[in-house]
Amino acid sequence: MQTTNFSISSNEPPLWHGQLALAACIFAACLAGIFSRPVGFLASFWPANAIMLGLLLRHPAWARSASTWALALLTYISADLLTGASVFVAVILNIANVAGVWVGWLFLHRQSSEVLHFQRQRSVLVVFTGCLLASLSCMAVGAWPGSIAFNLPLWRSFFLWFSSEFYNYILLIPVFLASPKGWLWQWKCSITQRSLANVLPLLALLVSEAMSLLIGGPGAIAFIMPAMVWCAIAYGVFPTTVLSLLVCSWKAASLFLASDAFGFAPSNLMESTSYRTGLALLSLAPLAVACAYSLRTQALRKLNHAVNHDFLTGVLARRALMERGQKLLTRLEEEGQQVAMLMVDIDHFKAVNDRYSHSQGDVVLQEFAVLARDALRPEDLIGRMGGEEFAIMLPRTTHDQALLVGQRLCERLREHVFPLPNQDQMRITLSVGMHSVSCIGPQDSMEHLLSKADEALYVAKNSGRDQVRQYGPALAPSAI
Ligand SMILES: Nc1nc2c(ncn2[C@@H]2O[C@H](COP(=O)(O)OP(=O)(O)OP(=O)(O)O)[C@@H](O)[C@H]2O)c(=O)[nH]1
Repeated sequence: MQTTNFSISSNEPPLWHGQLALAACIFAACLAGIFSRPVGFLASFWPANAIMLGLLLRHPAWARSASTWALALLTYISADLLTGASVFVAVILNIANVAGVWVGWLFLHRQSSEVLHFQRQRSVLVVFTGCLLASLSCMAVGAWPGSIAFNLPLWRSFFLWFSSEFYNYILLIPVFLASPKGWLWQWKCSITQRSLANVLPLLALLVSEAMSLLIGGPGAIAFIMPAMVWCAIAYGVFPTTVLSLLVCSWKAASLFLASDAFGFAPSNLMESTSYRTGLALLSLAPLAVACAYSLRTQALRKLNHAVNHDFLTGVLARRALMERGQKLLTRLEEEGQQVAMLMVDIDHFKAVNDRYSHSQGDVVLQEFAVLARDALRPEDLIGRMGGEEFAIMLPRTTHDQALLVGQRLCERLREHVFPLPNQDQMRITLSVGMHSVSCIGPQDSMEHLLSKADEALYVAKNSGRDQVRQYGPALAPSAI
């Protein structure tokens, strides 16, 4: 199995910087957990362990040093001691906290980066298993001393430890794992257009949450599910993890605030912990949908690219060039614009293959494609028609400009040196046929323009190669 590589940049700051940042985060999270717990009772909100595990997964180098673990344990203990806990409680319960993080780390850091980044179908199951193992370990170590410290029946202590840990891990770890590399403000949302359609899933989520508050009852916990699935499809993995965290925190907090009926007080312990565990488990469904949907979108994008592009040179494949070119042509005709078509053929290419090998011929084709794309504008279309023949469509281009482009291509290839084994060099030339249309009419289809450019190319070849010829009554030489 591969190990994770989530390091933020290649020139990471020194280890102690990271350790201090980790300790500060743990300390703040411990205080948040301690101050939100009922007096004399176990905290129901304890994000410190999940935050520690999440940070270690993003910075594996920190976790590889024993001093990081020791510092983390000391930080946990000092947070408890500073807020009045006994030494027994502070030491034993925090050993349980760190033990849970350690087991979660042991399991998760061995997974490949793709799995942890939600780039595999099994990602959600793997993350679920890691969170489960971490929660069970924390429970196994902490439940018994916890039952003594807080005077709880043992089985209740088990359930409370497990549910609290599991809830925090399952909601926070995906946020850490799915969050993009680098800083949050550098994150580029895949949704670029601000349209009502993009806001609708979020609106649906708000409406369904309002309905669940209004109608209530045991089924209300799942009212948000269709809207969450919609959000998962519309927004992708990272936003889904954040939304799940917000929605579940909101639901748990509203339960906590209405504590007279259903809070995390000892009297309602089982109901509230069961509710919280259910919430955590429900959050897995939208995450699984977001993960599967984004993988499907990526696969379709790759497939689309493979179908529309020539695998060797990366330029458009013939069919894609014909389709896109025809659409562009129709638009140019409506706008009353000009267009030019170049047919480009590498000279004596067969001799390159025969003399230097087929793979050297492939290199020539690839380098020509790079060279040609550099010489063109982004709006120009270039496609491989077959073998060593390429077609280039130049929208909104005059006759003279198109000739200049053809000549520029010839010059660049003529001057380009192709290195060969044994420190030899090879030079190659190009023949170009050009046809330009100043006023596009219904007869000017892609096939028509290409056949005219091809006729001009034929003349260029027969006139000695390494030149541009334009289509015209006399198929004139193209010197400008
Ligand atoms: N290396 C390589 N060769 C290819 C590829 N596709 C076609 N060819 C070869 O390209 C050569 C084209 O030869 P010809 O059509 O005779 O053209 P030419 O030798 O350039 O001659 P002129 O065009 O008249 O200058 C053939 O030998 C094909 O086998 C490819 O993807 N890679």
